[in-house]
Amino acid sequence: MHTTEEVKETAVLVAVQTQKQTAEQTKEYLDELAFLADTSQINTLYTFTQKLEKPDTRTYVGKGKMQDIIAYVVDNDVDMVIFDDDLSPVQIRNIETEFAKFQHEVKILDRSLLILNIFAMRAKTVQAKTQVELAQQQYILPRLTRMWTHLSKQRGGVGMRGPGEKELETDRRIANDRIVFLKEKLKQIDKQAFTQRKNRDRMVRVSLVGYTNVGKSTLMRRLAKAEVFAENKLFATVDATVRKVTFDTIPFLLSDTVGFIRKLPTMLIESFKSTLDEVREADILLHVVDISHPNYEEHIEVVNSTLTEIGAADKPTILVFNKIDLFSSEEIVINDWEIGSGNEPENQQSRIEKVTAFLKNSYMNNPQPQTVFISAEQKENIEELRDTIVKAVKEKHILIFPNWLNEVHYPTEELEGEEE
Ligand SMILES: Nc1nc2c(ncn2[C@@H]2O[C@H](COP(=O)(O)OP(=O)(O)OP(=O)(O)O)[C@@H](O)[C@H]2O)c(=O)[nH]1
Ligand SMILES: [Mg+2]
Repeated sequence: MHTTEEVKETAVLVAVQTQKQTAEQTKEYLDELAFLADTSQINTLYTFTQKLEKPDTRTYVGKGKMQDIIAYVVDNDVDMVIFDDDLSPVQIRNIETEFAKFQHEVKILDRSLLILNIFAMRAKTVQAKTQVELAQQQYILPRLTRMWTHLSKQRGGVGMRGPGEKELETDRRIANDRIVFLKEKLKQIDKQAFTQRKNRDRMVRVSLVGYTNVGKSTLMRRLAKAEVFAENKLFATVDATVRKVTFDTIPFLLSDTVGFIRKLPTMLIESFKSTLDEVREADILLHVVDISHPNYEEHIEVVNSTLTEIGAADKPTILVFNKIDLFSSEEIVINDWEIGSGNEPENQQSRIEKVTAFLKNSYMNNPQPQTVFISAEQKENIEELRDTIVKAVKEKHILIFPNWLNEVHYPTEELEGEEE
C-alpha cells in the first residue's frame, strides 16, 4: 500500500553573519540552504541569523538567540533545525542538551549533512553510492551523539533519535569497520574505471563544470542530444555522464559532472575525486555560469577554487554564461547600463545583444580566454558556442593526431550530433 501524499518535514534555518559577510550575502546563503532543504523535501518555516565575529564554539549562536530558536521550534512543533555551517561534535552535544531541557524532539542538521543526504538520494552508480556512503560515515563518525548514531546505519537518512551512550561505542566500531570496507571497495572500482578510461580511444576530452543548477545537464543535452536528467533542484547530477560528440567531423568526448557549491564538505570533494577524474583528465573545460543568479561572481570563484583543490585548474577553459533568456522578461540595469524591458518579442534579440555586449565588455580584462553567452534552454547562441568548442577541440586534436589534416578518418555516420 502507498500513501500518495508525502508529508514534508519542517525546519528552521540558522546562520551566523560574520564580519566578513554583508547582510545580503547572508541572505543569499540562507536562500541557498533553503533550496537545499527543499531539494530534500524539507519545508523551511523560519530563518534565524545572528551577527557574531565567528560562530559560538559552544552552541553556534549565543545563549539568547538559542532560547529564541528553541521557543519558536517548541511553539510551532518544528521537526528540525539546520545550521548553515558544519557543527563540531561539542556544538551538537550542547545544542541537543539545550533542547532536551524542553523535552522537545528535534533533529539537528548542518549544511554538510544536508548536502550528503542529497548526494545519497541522487547517486545511481555503485561508485557514486559507495563514495557518498563513505563520505557520510566519515562525516558522522566523529560526531556520533545520541541523535546522530542512527544516521550512520541508514543510508540517506536525514536524522533520527538514537539509543543511549552504551550503544555508541559499538556504533563507532561498526562505523569504523564500514569505512575500511568502503575504502577497499572503492579502490577496486577505481582500478576498473582507470582501465576503462585508458582503453577508450584517445579523443579530446571536454568537461562541463560549474556551480550546481546552472544548466550543465541542459547544455549537455543540447550539445550531445543525450537524454540527461536536468531539473530545478540542487545536485540533479551526481554521476558523471560521458558522450561521444562529433562537430565538424572531429569526434570528442563530452562529460557532464556533479555541480559544485559553496562550503562543499571537504570530505565529499575528497571522496568524489575519482568521479571528478573526468574533470581532472579533461583537455578542455566548459565552465558554465548562471548569469541570472545574483551571486554568479561568487559562484565562479567557488568553482575555480574547487578546481584548484582537485588539481584541475590551469586547463584551457571556455566560460559559458548561460540563461541569458532570463534577461528578456524583466527590466534590468547592470551598473549604469540600462538594458530596458523586452516584453515585445522584436526587442528581445536586441536586448540579448545588449546584455551580451555589456558582459563581454566587463569580462574583457578577465584573464579567462574565451567567453560565450547562451541560453541552453532557449537555444540562443548555441552555434557560437559550438564554433568556439570546435576551435578549441581542433587545437587539441591536432596535438594528438599530428597527421589529421592529411587524412580522412571518419565515416559519415559518425557525423550525427552535427545538426540540431
Ligand atoms: N531560463 C533558463 N533556464 C535554464 C537554462 N538552462 C537550464 N535551465 C534550467 O535550470 C535548471 C537546472 O538545469 P540543469 O541542467 O539540471 O543544471 P545542472 O547544472 O546540471 O545542475 P546540477 O546537476 O544540479 O549541478 C533546470 O530547471 C533547467 O531547465 C536557460 O538557458 N535558461
Ligand atoms: Mg546536472
